[in-house]
Amino acid sequence: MNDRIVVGAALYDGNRLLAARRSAPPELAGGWELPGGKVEPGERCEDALVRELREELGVEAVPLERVPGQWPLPKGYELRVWKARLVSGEPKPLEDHDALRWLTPDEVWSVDWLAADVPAVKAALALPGAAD
Ligand SMILES: Nc1nc2c([nH]c(=O)n2[C@H]2C[C@H](O)[C@@H](COP(=O)(O)OP(=O)(O)OP(=O)(O)O)O2)c(=O)[nH]1
Repeated sequence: MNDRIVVGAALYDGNRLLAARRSAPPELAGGWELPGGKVEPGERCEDALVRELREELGVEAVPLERVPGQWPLPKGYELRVWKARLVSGEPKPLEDHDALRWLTPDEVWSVDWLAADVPAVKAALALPGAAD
């Protein structure tokens, strides 16, 4: 059972990492996160990631390796992150977000990441060849 797992994508375009600003719920609105969402019962994490990126951003992406670690979220959820590659489409904030930014390495810490995402983004950036 993939109970209470949220999957996030460290999606790169060259060396730029995609960050998405939440528009809801009110307590998270304005915070930046790795795009993704909740894994449904019986769903594989990687499949959930592909589905969420399609729904939220309108893009096709493929999960690559898992970023080591897992990070607690409110309400007993846990965040897991995969490095992912954009296959087609230009990301748009279709659902849950009101802004997207491709962050260069110099800009990564210029946005106000949600609390759980700070260690997750650090771990993603620490992967060897993070942006290859
Ligand atoms: N997707 C995502 N959610 C995150 C991150 N960091 C973080 O605190 N969260 C929180 C926000 C939400 O409370 C929860 C994910 O819910 P969601 O609203 O994105 O998931 P979903 O699209 O499946 O939502 P739902 O409408 O089915 O409930 O985890 C992150 O990096 N990515």
